Amino acid sequence: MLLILGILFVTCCILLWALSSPFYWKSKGVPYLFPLPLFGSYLTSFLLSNKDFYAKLYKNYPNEKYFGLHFYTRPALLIRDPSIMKDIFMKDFEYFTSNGLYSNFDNDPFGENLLFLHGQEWKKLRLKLTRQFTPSKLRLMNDYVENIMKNATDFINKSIKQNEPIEIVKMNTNIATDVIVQAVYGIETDCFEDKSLFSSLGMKMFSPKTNTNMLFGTVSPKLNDFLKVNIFEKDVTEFVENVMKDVIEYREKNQFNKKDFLDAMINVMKTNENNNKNEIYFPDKTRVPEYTFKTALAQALLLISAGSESVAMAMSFFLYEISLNQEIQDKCREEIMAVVNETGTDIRYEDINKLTYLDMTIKETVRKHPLFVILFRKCTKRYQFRNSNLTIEPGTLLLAPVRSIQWDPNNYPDPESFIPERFSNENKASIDAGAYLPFGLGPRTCLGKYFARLEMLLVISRLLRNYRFTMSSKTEVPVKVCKYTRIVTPNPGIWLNVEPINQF
Ligand code: HEM
Repeated sequence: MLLILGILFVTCCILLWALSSPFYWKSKGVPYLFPLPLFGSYLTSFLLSNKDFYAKLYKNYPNEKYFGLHFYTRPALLIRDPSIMKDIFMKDFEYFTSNGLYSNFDNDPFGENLLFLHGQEWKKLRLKLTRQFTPSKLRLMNDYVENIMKNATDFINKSIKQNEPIEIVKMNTNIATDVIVQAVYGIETDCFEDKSLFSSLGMKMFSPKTNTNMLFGTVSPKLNDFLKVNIFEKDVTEFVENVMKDVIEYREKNQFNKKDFLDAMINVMKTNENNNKNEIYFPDKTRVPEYTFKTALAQALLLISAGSESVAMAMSFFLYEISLNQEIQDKCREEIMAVVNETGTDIRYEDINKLTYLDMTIKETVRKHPLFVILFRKCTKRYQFRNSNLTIEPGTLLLAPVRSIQWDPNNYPDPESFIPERFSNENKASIDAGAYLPFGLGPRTCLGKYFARLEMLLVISRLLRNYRFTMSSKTEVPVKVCKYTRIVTPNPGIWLNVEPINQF
């Protein structure tokens, strides 16, 4: 019996291997890593963190602009050359409107979110959501941050009294979650409260299980459909859904609205221009959206997940780096205090362009610690590479190894060092746009990047105005990160000493 099972298993593996076009890259004359059955080039990915795995992959074929591999069972091309990166992400975007992410929108309440759409369906929704990130909407951040930083300050002062280092990843997650919940739902939450139902939301959304579920959708959309995989755990989706229903009901009963994202989505639902048309598909075969409650829920889930952990991790790496580099911290603080002394208030939206050094330091933080180690694009139309005979077929995945590119000495001399001056006016021209990808690139670039930048400038300027951050006996250098999350997440955390300065 065991023998029969063994033979069956080996036969299945060989069959799957044969179906995965193992000689795809050979037939195209592209240097490539020979794929294993089922795992393709990814067998060692289970032993290493994402960042170490891709760093190792990147080192293959160091003199090539790209090389072929197998993303499990699918042929994929890893791009090393910044100028090809720009072709794919920007100039020839129409061939790569998908990022390969997928979850079935009939089964999964998260499936219809912007990140998982492509083609005309994506374009239409992206345009509607972009309107939520105009300067007049971003200005609301002044109020969000002011309220939320009161709770954060109370928390920090309490911890200082107890003479304990502060675990800043959790602290920043609380701040970022409170900000995004307020921007999406218009409700004030306090994640520093022990009983807050929102405080662990972001972490749950980016759990290792979410990562595995997303992997399923990218490797095999059909298997995802068959197994009816949902990206988030049921309790996460239900929680966000219930909050949303309650807020909508309250607003309808009390005839009131706020200028938040939820209000905008309610308007999109009410004024849906597709309601009376019979079109089901756009000419590129993507679906004409119906903009129902389900569409709004999927976007709320996306914004909350995208807007909490990412900003929290970026702020944590920032505080970690300036604790290691005290002279950079002093310089940031001097710049902040010059603006505060001039205006007599905390930094506001209107002041952020005066914080050039702080801005450069944030840019260097996400250069050295990009939160997404890898980005994908999926070829949606047969594509011929510029100045080359290479063509690829629809369905082929393109991999942008963000971290490796941002750590490549050919793109950034002395890449391990933390040097904000790389982004000064004099130096920034030497940075190739195709080699700076913390927020992605081109029409699909991060929708919330100005929101994130503003939030970080307002939060960090308040923190540095009032506190000095230093290494503690518990700070690990270098930071250890979780192996199994999609966003680079310090694990178990980052503990820093925090001392008050001048305000009390
Ligand atoms: C430091 C913080 C952040 C980082 C590093 C970051 C990074 C990214 C990256 C790398 C992408 C993929 C881009 C691509 O494929 O080219 C992305 C997409 C996206 N991000 Fe962010 N993000 C951050 C904060 C935010 C915030 C605060 C929001 C919302 C308020 C947000 C909303 C989105 C959305 C909606 C997309 C999908 C865009 C699309 O597919 O059209 N992000 N982000």
